[in-house]
Amino acid sequence: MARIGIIGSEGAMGHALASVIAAGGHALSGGVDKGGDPAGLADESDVLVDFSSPQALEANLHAAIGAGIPLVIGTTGLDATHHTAIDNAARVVPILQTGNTSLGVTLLAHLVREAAARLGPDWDIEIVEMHHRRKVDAPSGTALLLGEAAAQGRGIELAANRESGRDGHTGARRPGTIGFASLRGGTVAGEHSVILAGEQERLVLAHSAEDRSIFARGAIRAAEWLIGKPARRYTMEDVLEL
Ligand SMILES: NC(=O)C1=CN([C@@H]2O[C@H](COP(=O)(O)OP(=O)(O)OC[C@H]3O[C@@H](n4cnc5c(N)ncnc54)[C@H](OP(=O)(O)O)[C@@H]3O)[C@@H](O)[C@H]2O)C=CC1
Ligand SMILES: O=C(O)C1=N[C@H](C(=O)O)C[C@H](O)C1
Repeated sequence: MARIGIIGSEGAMGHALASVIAAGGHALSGGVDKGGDPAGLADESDVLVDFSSPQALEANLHAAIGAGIPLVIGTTGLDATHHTAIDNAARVVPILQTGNTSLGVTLLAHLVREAAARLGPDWDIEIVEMHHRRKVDAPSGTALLLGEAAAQGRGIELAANRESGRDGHTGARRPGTIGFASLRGGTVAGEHSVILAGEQERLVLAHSAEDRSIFARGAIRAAEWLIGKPARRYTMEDVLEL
């Protein structure tokens, strides 16, 4: 039975993870939050699962490397420096990082990549997301993941072709860009729509999270899958063999 350690254990996702671990017959090795000791937790665990804050990333990577165990990173709001640190750590231990651990969004990303590739650059792509009022990062990790999938389908770099937060006299839409709009309010677990807008027609691919247990189930499935894998950076598409 795998011993799973949670980083961000007292948060909303930490509680959802603990429920899935208990229901699935896994072993919870413990949890840490701000000011906690991830290295100590890693020594007691077979795998770490992080849903906390980007500020925790460096210590979490050190902890996983120190104990020689895999790490699942669900925390969002990561920047380019964080991603470089993950790439470097993934040369030493297996790491799975994703903005969304759900089955539905993983398949959605696959479909978005395909749609963007087949429809071509004349179709404008806009991604709209809505989350609960507590969420601190925007666009959501999922929106960025879907934007990356669309960019891959088109064969372009998202960083150079992304637009978000339109306000005021913005001018006409820049051709070929991928747009992001973020809404916040209430208790919404996660709503994402990818709108592909062409001449006189629109294709909308969407996902609704009804409860954050879907993220917890996906994260625990990923954690189990990661144990024993060679050091590399993995995605949920690897876990689900898409
Ligand atoms: N990839 C996915 O599928 C999903 C990703 N997420 C992401 O997971 C993260 C957490 O979400 P959620 O649970 O809703 O957030 P919460 O704010 O409810 O919980 C965050 C937890 O992390 C802890 N924390 C904060 N800073 C640190 C730190 N430096 N070291 C260790 N623990 C820390 C907090 O502790 P304290 O209160 O002491 O600060 C808190 O217990 C977010 O980035 C969110 O976007 C969420 C759902 C799905
Ligand atoms: O903060 C959340 O709640 C969520 N965060 C992730 C994101 O940024 O996309 C995943 C999910 O949508 C819920």
